[in-house]
Amino acid sequence: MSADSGPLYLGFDLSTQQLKAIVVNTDLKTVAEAKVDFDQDFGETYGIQKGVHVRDQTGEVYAPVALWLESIDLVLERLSKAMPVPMSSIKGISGSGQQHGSVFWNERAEELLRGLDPARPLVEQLDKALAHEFAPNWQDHSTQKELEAFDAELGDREKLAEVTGSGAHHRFTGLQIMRIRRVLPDVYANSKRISLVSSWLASVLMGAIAPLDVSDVCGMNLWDIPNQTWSERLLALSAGPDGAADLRKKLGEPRMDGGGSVGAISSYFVSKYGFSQECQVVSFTGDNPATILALPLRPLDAIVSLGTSTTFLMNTPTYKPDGSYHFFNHPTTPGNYMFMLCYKNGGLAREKVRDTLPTPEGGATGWENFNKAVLETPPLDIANEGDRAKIGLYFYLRETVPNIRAGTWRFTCNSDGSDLKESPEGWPKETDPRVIVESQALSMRLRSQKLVHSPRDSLPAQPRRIYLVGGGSLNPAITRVLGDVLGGADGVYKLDVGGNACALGGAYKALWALERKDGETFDELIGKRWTEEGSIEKVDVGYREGTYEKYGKVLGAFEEMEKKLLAEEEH
Ligand SMILES: Nc1ncnc2c1ncn2[C@@H]1O[C@H](COP(=O)(O)OP(=O)(O)O)[C@@H](O)[C@H]1O
Ligand SMILES: O=C(CO)[C@@H](O)[C@H](O)COP(=O)(O)O
Repeated sequence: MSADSGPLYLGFDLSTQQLKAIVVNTDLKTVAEAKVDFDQDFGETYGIQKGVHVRDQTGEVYAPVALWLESIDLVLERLSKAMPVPMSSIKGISGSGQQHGSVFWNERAEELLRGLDPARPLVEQLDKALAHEFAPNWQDHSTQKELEAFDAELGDREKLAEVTGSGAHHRFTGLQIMRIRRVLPDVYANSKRISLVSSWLASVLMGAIAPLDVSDVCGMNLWDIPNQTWSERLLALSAGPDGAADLRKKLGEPRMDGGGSVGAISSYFVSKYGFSQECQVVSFTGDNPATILALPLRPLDAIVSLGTSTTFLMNTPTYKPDGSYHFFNHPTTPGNYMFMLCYKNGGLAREKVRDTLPTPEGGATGWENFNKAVLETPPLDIANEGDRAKIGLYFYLRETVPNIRAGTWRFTCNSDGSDLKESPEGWPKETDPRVIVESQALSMRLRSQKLVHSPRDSLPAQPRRIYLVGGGSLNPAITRVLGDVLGGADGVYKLDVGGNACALGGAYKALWALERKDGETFDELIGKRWTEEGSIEKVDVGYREGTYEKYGKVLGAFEEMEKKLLAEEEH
């Protein structure tokens, strides 16, 4: 089928730094793409940096909702110019949003959404629909008090993880709502509805409040996963003893079927951009759940998303919650779960290390010196027998995995992991690039150990394939180190859409929702049409005998380093 015949599907991704859109045909081939970069396109207007405002005194991180409204109009204007065929060929839309963020709608929201006037931009109309002009961002860490209350509510952190799939995390929406109620009681009282970023974007596109999604709802510490219902106790904690029913109304009941239409597109977009009136909006999910929909992900395969955050994702039928990681409902497959590790100190922490080196002259990406340093440093910086291994933590923000304050720590140990010592005097700055990437990967390996087993023969336990997505996946030096540390018996692959995987997963979700036969699962439908050629590229062999084992020997020391720093937190 040519790119321009047959129905098309549009996927959005409203992430931290960008709003991206991608259109695919029924053969899963990309037909058009467009994006808005918040800093480049609107940085001056909104005074944001990397898509957000940061208030250091309180730990608040938040984004102006008006910026996103302007971005929706702009990305659609750009997309309509990039499309080889009329926008009316788009049959369905889905997509994703950065997880945990919330938008507070006021009592006029429903009426304003219903009556959008195509002659005026969205921002002029929907800024009046908000009870709060800002959306808390996932990097926010202003909720320590709420975090302690959530961890204690059901007994302890592990109990909370059993019920909600995660221990309490600063960014989780239940805690954020609880804090808004404490510090901005009027905002909470004036909020008629509360959306997650994903359902907020779906709401604007539908011209009506969209339900929360089956997977994204698990990022709130409010959803009882074993019973698939709101936890009344946790709602009451967030909303106050008499407020549970009211909060439940504000949030609404989530849509449990990830594959149905939630409504047709609003006439605003029909008149302004030429969408068909029949075009359906399918529930939007979180950006990480959408990422696992960007390809048919088999058990024992892992995805590492190298966006602003770094996330490690697996698709699993087993629910094994633990306070240090996350389980979410799978966005399309009932009974399956998404396992996730999420690090705040991902892309931006690597950028900070990169920026300590001289700016490369005439480099195409700006990462050339960083990459040279990574590749010229041997694993763990052990060049000769007897050299000590170097490991470290580079947190420019308070981290959650584990919950350690901002700072940089450099440690060394023997190559067998013994004799761990802090190295306050550090090492040459050219050594940091390899150590930061290795240490980020060691943390993922440490925490995903229980989910992997030997893929075949007598190979050590490790993922089968590792897929890389997000901006950092474009970097060959980072890719190499991830293969060294995490293995991957069948190799490390990069998705051709690179930074656009979540939007692509959204487009595939829309396609599946509107084309599936009765009972046909997402993996069945997408698996039949997906081809490796044109979708992924092998970028590293993955498992290297000898090297993988070297990193295995220092995993214990890595854990010990974290424990030492965690113990300091408690004093
Ligand atoms: N060539 C590169 N090498 C390493 N990192 C890169 C490269 N290109 C982009 N990045 C990183 O990708 C990040 C943005 O990734 P992206 O997936 O678009 O993020 P998000 O979805 O969070 O907005 C940037 O913060 C940057 O650190
Ligand atoms: O908080 C999380 C997941 O728990 C983040 O992964 C956000 O979902 C934002 O992702 P990016 O903007 O980095 O894509």
